[in-house]
Amino acid sequence: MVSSSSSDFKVPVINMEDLKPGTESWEATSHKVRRALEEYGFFMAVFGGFSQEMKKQVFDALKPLFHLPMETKMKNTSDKPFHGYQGPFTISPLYESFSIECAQTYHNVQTFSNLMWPSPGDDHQNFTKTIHPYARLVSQLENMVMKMVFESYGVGKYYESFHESMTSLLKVIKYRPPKANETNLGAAVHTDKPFLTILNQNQVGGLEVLINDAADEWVKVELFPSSFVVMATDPFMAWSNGRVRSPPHRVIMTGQEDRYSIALSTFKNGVVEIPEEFIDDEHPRRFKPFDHFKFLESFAKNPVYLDERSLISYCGV
Ligand SMILES: O=C(O)CCC(=O)C(=O)O
Ligand SMILES: [Fe+2]
Repeated sequence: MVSSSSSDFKVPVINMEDLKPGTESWEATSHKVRRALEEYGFFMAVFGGFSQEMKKQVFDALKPLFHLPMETKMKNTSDKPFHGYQGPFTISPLYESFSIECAQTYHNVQTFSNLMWPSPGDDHQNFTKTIHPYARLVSQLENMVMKMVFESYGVGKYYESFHESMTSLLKVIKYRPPKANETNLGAAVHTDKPFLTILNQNQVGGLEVLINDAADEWVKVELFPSSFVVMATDPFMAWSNGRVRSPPHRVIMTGQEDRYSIALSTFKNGVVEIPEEFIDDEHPRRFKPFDHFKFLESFAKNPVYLDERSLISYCGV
């Protein structure tokens, strides 16, 4: 049994509402975003348009999906690692997830729903009509965070071409409560392998982030209404030549209710390269350029380390 811990630390909260590129408030927020990602590797973004009602509809729409027979679930496949239906693993028996690529495109969500519910009914409709707008909204937030980070570092000129080569993955996740004598660890301690991850969770909670490596200090993430967790990853850390922190996190189940979460992540099609602006005598290069999906494949074949050591051993200098 892993005991859940908490500290007095307050997760940084950044208001991302009503900001227009080029304004003073945009610029001030960009610096806050960058500093939060450097210092903690994550923050809570308040982002309009995600009402409590929408949140309830989104999480309610997920439930019937996980009740489908295993043979239907298994139809959610992909040739990319960690995409497609994944679930219950020996080390995380409580975990199950489905993935939809580029869910901000209506057609992709509909194709997924058609696959899961070949004879459309309410479940099919509720899923498509809530998950698609959700993915669009979170993609807007993702776009904003990325643009802000590039600008705040003074490498805004690379943003458009970098972002154009990104692709997204929406993961909907369920954790069932543990049975007697079963682990309560929903997701083992890890750092993320996409480029950026934006998370939300239902009222059950359970996401914990390590905020102080030396002191083994964990913080429980409790989301405000209209807010999302924005989290940096190992590839993001590498791109910034080590400036951004990739925070270790885990999910701990308490109580007897199912937990649902949604993670929208991005990946780079092609090579992640450190901008030359990040490398100088004081900051020597820490990572060689690497192909994001090739790294993912290598990690999937040999996941010895769940933390940043996997990327360091893959392309660290
Ligand atoms: O369920 C969560 O809140 C976290 C999921 C997670 O860490 C992941 O998918 O990488
Ligand atoms: Fe994660």
